[in-house]
Amino acid sequence: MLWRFITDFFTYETTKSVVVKSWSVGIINRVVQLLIIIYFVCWVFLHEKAYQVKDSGIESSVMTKVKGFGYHNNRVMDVADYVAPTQGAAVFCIITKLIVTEQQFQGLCPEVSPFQSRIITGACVNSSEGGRCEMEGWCPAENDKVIMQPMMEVENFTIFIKNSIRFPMFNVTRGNFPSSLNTTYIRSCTYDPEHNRHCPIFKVGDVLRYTGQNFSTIAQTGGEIGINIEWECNLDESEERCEPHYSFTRLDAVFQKNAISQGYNFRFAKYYKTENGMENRTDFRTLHKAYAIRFDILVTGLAGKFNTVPTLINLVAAFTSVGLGTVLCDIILLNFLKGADQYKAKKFEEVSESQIQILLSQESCSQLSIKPEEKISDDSGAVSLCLDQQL
Ligand SMILES: Nc1ncnc2c1ncn2[C@@H]1O[C@H](COP(=O)(O)OP(=O)(O)OP(=O)(O)O)[C@@H](O)[C@H]1O
Repeated sequence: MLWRFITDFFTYETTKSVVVKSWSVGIINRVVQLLIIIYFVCWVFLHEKAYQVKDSGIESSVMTKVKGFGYHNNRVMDVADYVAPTQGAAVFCIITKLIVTEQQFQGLCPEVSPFQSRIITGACVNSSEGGRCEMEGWCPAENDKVIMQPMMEVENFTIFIKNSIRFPMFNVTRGNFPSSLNTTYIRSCTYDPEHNRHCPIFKVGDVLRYTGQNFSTIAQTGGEIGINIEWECNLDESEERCEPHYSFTRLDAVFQKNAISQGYNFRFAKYYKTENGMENRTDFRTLHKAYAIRFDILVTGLAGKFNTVPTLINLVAAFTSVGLGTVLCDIILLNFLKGADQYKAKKFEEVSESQIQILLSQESCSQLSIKPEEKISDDSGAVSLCLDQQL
């Protein structure tokens, strides 16, 4: 028993092939194999670089700074007036239009817009616009229906973007502009995808133009612009060639055709105290409703470097896939070609149950002293064979 197991174990099985000498199937087979090889070489290996190990877990830090002066409501506005928040984060707003309600005190007054969320006292009062509900809160109430010209100079403002990234898998660190850039150049350059792609200073008007937006419309209503910094790095080449690519989109484009909320705005207030005596000083505030262009700097990255593991896996996949041509050829050969039945007969050897039973009983051949390779027929006509080795 043990000996039989050992001899069974140390055997080698190989598939029996049928060689079909047909021009048509032969050509189809070779063409399919060629297409599979071209697909793996050109697309999988050269285009998709399947021989590389990839790292998309990019670590990134973004710093921004805006510069420029503008006029709004007869006042000169500088960066501290129109950028929020002021820290220079990856998400920041440039205010284009402000509706200012000055000297608001806590008290009772007529509401201006019935849609604003106020605490209504239930009383009716006369106002310059006629009868109104009385409200309790910061008075006078804000009137955001006033026509206000946006600050048109925003178009010429510049945004400085400083982005450093790291691919942790390869420990590669890069910055979005070369260390060789000097102050004179950085102060005078503006980004241009063709002539000045290393310049980290972006003109607001240019950014809006790249997204296909009209400046006067977005300045009126506000909006959200995405600046995408994409790092696609082939680290088999020099690290110096690992450079950012910028693309620009309007992120809130889907809402532009809406009847409501077409742009972007927010409110903030500056709080003061009156001067009447040290003890009973009263709080008052200036409320601002700000329409702003909100910029989101989004950083994405993918780095790849040669590695033996993906190379071997994809090579094996490629060689295995070359064999797929036979599946298609078999379908044609066994169904659509002249003499398909004969091919079928050659390819599939049919064995009936009775034959199997006879073959399974061959162990007893030796006991019955039937010679190896000797053919015996039974009553049903099935021909069986005594093999010289056990099944
Ligand atoms: N939005 C911008 N437009 C044009 N140049 C800018 C802008 N932001 C910064 N810079 C210039 O880029 C360089 C680097 O800016 P950084 O903020 O690191 O230095 P800084 O000397 O503190 O800048 P600042 O001129 O604001 O004092 C500086 O020369 C700065 O003037």
